Amino acid sequence: MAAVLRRGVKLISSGSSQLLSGGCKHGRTSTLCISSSRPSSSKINVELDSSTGIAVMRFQNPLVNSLNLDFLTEICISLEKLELDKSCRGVILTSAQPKIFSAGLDILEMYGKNPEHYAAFWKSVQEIWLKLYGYSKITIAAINGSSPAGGCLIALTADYRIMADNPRYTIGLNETQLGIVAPFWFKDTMLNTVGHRTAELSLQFGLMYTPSDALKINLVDLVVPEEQVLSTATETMTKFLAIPGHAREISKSMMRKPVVDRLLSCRDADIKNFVSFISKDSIQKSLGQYLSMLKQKKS
Ligand SMILES: CC/C=C\C/C=C\C/C=C\CCC/C=C/C(=O)SCCNC(=O)CCNC(=O)[C@H](O)C(C)(C)COP(=O)(O)OP(=O)(O)OC[C@H]1O[C@@H](n2cnc3c(N)ncnc32)[C@H](O)[C@@H]1OP(=O)(O)O
Repeated sequence: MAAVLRRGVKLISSGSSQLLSGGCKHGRTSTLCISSSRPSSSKINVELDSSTGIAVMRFQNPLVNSLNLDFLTEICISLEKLELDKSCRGVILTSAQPKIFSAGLDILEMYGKNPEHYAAFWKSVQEIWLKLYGYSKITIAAINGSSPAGGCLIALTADYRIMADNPRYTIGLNETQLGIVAPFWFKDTMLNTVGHRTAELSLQFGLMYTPSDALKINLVDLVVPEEQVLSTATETMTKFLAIPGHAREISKSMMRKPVVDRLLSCRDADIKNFVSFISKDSIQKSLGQYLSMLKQKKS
């Protein structure tokens, strides 16, 4: 899987992605870069600072980082590589797209397709959540834009969330606004973060929160000026890294394993449930209307 290209340069490739160690220089720091072998088509960019062990994973799936099958797969592969890489100690998740962290699941993956497609898509959504929520290394979400539904879920899987202080950005599980339902593991992730009553109201109304409101309910841990989101995430990561790794990791697992195990015990049933739910005429109609609303918003 890994090959040494020249001194200090390691290449790990899988699918369309490559991992180059020491192949990129950013300022004075030697970095690892994961990028596609066809850079123009790469949906993420990862830089690993070998001096600190901190990787920054930037989502760059135009226009709005919506989570389609390819994008989810690419994120998963990169996370797996970083998890196996002993020089990586923590991952900061952020966006390279302006104003958007992630628009959530790509609605087009859930609209007008066949059951096989829905099943494959949902499996990849499960996969990314299982990978991130059960991730052994430290993860911090540097939320530099709006983050509805699946985007919020990605942020919720992190050990710490830092959001840009811009009232135009919102975050939350807004599924009911689309006429769909956040599945139990989305719900559990939210509940474990904000508590039962807040999660109950939040899920039923499909509430989206401004950064200051998200901070009030502990949906995010910190709100900072936009230009400081990444530097604050790096500082916070350093604090996490100061804790003995095995103790932190076991504590994280202790908190999260029951929820992870719950999905693991019924993955196939959960996929069946999703396929049957999303294939319903009434649900397809709701999604169609929501998509039209998104288009009309522009005109
Ligand atoms: C018994 C049952 C029990 C349990 C249930 C069982 C199973 C579960 C079932 C279902 C669960 C599904 C869970 C779903 C999770 C999701 O994540 S759904 C997606 C939710 N996302 C949203 O609602 C976001 C919608 N988008 C926006 O609000 C805005 O676009 C934005 C704030 C992200 C960005 O705003 P702008 O910058 O103004 O950009 P535009 O609005 O112009 O968008 C640009 C372009 O992108 C398209 N788009 C936006 N979001 C999405 C998306 N999520 N998917 C696909 N496409 C998206 C938008 O239409 C524009 O397209 P064009 O007009 O340029 O073609």
